[in-house]
Amino acid sequence: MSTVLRVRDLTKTFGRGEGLVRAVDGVDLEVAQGETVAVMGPSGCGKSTLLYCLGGLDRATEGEIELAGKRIDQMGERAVARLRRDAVGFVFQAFHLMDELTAVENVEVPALLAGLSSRAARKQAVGLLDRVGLGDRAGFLPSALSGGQRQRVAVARSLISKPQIVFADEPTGNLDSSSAVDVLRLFDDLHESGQTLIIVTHDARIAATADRLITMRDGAFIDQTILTGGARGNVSALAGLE
Ligand SMILES: Nc1ncnc2c1ncn2[C@@H]1O[C@H](COP(=O)(O)OP(=O)(O)OP(=O)(O)O)[C@@H](O)[C@H]1O
Repeated sequence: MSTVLRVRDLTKTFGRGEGLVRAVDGVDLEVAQGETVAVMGPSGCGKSTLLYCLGGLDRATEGEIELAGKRIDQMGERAVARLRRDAVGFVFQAFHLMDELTAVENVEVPALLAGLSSRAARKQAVGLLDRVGLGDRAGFLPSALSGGQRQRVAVARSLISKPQIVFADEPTGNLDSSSAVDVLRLFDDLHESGQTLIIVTHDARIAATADRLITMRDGAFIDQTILTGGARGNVSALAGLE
């Protein structure tokens, strides 16, 4: 299987001198196309910083990152932005919807920007909203949606361009159980269609749906476990989530 993410000796520091923080400290990683990787670890161990660097949202201090076949550590800002647009999806808690657009209009924006016809974009956006349990809210403005509903709209939006690789940071963090299951089902669809998913979570039940679990501490990987026979493919059976 082809490798979609290859990382060598990635280090990200903040500050300097006495205040220097090694948020990510010499990490190596290879992720195959179609693989789902969960990253867990205590608060402050560097999970979000890792995700930001891998997805080209922040610059590494040292090390090599090859994302979708391109060395992003050697690329200029514009080229990285293009690669993000074409190959990467982000599911973060700090989602930003456009207040004046309805749910379905928000979801279709990336597809329209990518050149899809408005009819095709609408069809895909409606399908994704259905998938996250918001089919009946497509015409609502964000102000008329709950926090969890807005978050699910943002998830649908980040997946409409069918990114080759999706980075998710606590994607179910402030969702109620049944909304969380909707989002996980969507991730399951991604897995089925061969997309790659890197997911940071504090929830062991979500981590159990991955192919591989990485445990971080103090900026380093302290354990990597291949998960077999997990709950993947049967998300709705996740005990206690629904
Ligand atoms: N912009 C920044 N400036 C300075 N230090 C930072 C910055 N961003 C992160 N850090 C530090 O880097 C370390 C790793 O932070 P990070 O947010 O990656 O951890 P995390 O594992 O995602 O934590 P959590 O689970 O609480 O979200 C922390 O010590 C944090 O204080």
